[in-house]
Amino acid sequence: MNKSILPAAKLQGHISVPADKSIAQRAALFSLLAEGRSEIKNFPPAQDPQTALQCIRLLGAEVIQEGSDVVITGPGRWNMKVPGQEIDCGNSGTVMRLLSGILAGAGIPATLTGDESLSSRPMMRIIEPLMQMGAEITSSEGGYPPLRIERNRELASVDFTLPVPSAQLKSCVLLAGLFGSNPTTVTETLPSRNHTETMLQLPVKQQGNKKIITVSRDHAVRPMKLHIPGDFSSAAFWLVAGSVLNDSEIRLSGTGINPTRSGALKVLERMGADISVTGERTSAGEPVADIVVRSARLKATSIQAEEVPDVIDELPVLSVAMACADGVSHIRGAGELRVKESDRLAAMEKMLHQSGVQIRTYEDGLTISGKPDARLLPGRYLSFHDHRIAMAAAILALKADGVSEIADAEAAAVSYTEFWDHLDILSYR
Ligand SMILES: O=C(O)C1=C[C@@H](OP(=O)(O)O)[C@@H](O)[C@H](O)C1
Ligand SMILES: C=C(OP(=O)(O)O)C(=O)O
Repeated sequence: MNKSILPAAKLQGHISVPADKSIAQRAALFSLLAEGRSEIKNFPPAQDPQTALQCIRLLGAEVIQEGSDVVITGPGRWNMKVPGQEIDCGNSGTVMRLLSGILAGAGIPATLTGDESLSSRPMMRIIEPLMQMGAEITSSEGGYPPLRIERNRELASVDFTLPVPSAQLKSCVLLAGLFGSNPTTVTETLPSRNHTETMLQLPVKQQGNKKIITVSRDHAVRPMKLHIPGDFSSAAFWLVAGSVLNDSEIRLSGTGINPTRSGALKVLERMGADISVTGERTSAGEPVADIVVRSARLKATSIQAEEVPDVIDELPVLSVAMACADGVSHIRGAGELRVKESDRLAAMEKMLHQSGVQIRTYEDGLTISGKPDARLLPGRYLSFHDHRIAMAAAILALKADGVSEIADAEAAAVSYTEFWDHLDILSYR
């Protein structure tokens, strides 16, 4: 689907962003592990979370979905069934990496496949620690999907220090460790999103700058009752759009603001954004708030490696903010963006270049010379079938002085089914 985007004079209105994809996928997978009835409210219709539901069905979970209410009856960690077919993880790195940990831990033979994008994402990072624990896994040459997990005996425990700050890798090893008799520990020095340890209520120890999480088969996984908060990563598109368009004010209710996820708030505040966060509360262990963003004149900033895990999925849209900010901005230490649903550094370079913004790419980042006072050139943008790139292009297109086109715009539905409707609701021309 090609989408034409007209420039906007301003953005105004009130929306609730869709429920958090990371939490929804975990809610599905952890309900599979918990024996009995889990009740999940506000489960999102987006493609990745729906993929997670499909996958757990194949492993013996009963899933009843009525609108956004989902009831999952899990077989429990020791009673999952061997799937009668390949498990298609679609576009979701999270599902493939977390499910691999579960299947290897349980010793359930299965083949995990994915779409074209997922099939080119690196899996060696999970294969290595799982094999070190005793799992038998084969992949395409170089460690790419499909993954074949063989039946294996009980995995050994491992003390694993994350070589990359990846919540998917952390979660994969912890989930495999849930099946072992001896404790497995995962140590991280740069904090990545903590939904797995929070939702599974795993013991966490902080030692200086090291966080150590411990897990073993003795740790109970109980059925959950959960209302999934709004997805901060989806909110980030509006935080940037509301900042860079004049006369704008957008209210976002019920958005997750977990500090391991919401680094974009700090980055935008540093850039001079006018964002207020009110009504802070907790929903199922996750901090949630209402956010209001108003137009502001943004100034350039730098994002370095230490900050990258907190803003990892927001970097495409933050680079749009940088393109509209006064001065030269830098992103470094973000090489992980090259192995997401697309090579997001290359995609942003192409997009911003087309809009007339000066941009330089490095192996691990971008340097962007902002154009705060100029309308940008309209573009014919490729999404590279990547939801975050499609949506970042849409925000950029609002600032252009003509009509832009986005190819394969349907990719947005991987995380944000209502994105194009929300864009219409909020835009004034
Ligand atoms: O654990 C998760 O839910 C995620 C972790 C991050 O990936 P990495 O673990 O590869 O950094 C993030 O980019 C992805 O969107 C979701
Ligand atoms: C990288 C992402 O997701 P995943 O790794 O789960 O495909 C994302 O949603 O931006």
